[in-house]
Amino acid sequence: MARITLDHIRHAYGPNPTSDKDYALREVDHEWNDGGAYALLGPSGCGKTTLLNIISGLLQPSHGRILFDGKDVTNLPTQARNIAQVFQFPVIYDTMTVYDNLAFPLRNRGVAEPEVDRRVRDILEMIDLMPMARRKAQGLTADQKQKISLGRGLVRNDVNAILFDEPLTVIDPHMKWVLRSQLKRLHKQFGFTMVYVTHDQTEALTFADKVVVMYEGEIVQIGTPSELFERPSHTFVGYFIGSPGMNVLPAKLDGNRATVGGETLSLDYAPKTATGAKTELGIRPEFIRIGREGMPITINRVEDIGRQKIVRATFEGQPIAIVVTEDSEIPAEARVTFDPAAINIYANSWRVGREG
Ligand SMILES: Nc1ncnc2c1ncn2[C@@H]1O[C@H](COP(=O)(O)OP(=O)(O)OP(=O)(O)O)[C@@H](O)[C@H]1O
Repeated sequence: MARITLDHIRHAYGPNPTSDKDYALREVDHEWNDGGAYALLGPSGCGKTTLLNIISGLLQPSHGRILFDGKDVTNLPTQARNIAQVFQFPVIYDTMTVYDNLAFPLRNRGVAEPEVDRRVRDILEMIDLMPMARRKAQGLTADQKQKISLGRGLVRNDVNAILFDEPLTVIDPHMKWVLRSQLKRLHKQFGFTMVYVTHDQTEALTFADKVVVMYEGEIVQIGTPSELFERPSHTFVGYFIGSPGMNVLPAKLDGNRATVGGETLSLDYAPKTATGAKTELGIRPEFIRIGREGMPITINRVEDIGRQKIVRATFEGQPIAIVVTEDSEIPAEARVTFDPAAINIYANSWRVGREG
């Protein structure tokens, strides 16, 4: 397995790019650890597949270099990069048996038959297809075929990285959960470097130890699930992670005070922002207390979502969401307080840290 260095990578599909808008990837400059499980998460069109294809060698970046364990592989084709890939739709040989499909990548590299057998059996157990081992892949369901594709991605233990491009799209919801957990377990056991593309936050948060959030061709944050939840680096991460997402309210700042509409709140630090920056206050719905004390709100709607309720309200002319437990009392003249430790301040959409 390898450490992956993305050295100032930019990519434009068209010729002669002039501005940032012409780039599908604007600037990616990061180092991903050997053995890390990374999920690339972001909305459609943000550049996830472009970045994955640059790592796999299907695409040459317009600028920058890509290195595996310090070795420049930018000009190497996919076959020479020694990676395994699992795509959205099954890529298998219909006329081969399930067993032979899984054995193929190993036999192709001259692995001895007893070792092939040991590894194929391990994978068959994992993907739960042992009873089908001797059947032709033809005639299996889309679900089962995709499990074979996953198995083929995992069967070799000598690859630099395993790349997954939305591999669970065709898998039914229950099986999705099972396969995701198995992937996570395998990762712990074997320490593969894994890069997993998805636009589904649950999938990213359960699979990865580091989630790479992309937005408009940029990586806006790489963090653990709790870092993304507690300290979103960019307002987009705040909106995108969490359900409902973070409340982002226009705020005027003065030392350690923030004013939203006519209400002034005390912060537990004094954010430093450049003059003229667009400043906003971010607070997750889970960290707003509702009761008879604090700042007045107007409640518009209460949604029951099982163990919790989402209160949709208006605060100083802005829509906000508040998450409370199902047994919480919501007074008619409701008021709110924000937990100061959970407030994030943003200048031009980027978080202004306590350290800054
Ligand atoms: N072959 C191509 N030629 C021109 N533009 C492209 C090409 N492939 C992608 N793009 C553009 O590059 C941008 C990034 O696309 P990309 O497919 O990497 O996004 P994505 O995050 O993977 O989206 P999705 O989740 O829909 O697959 C988009 O604006 C897309 O329209």
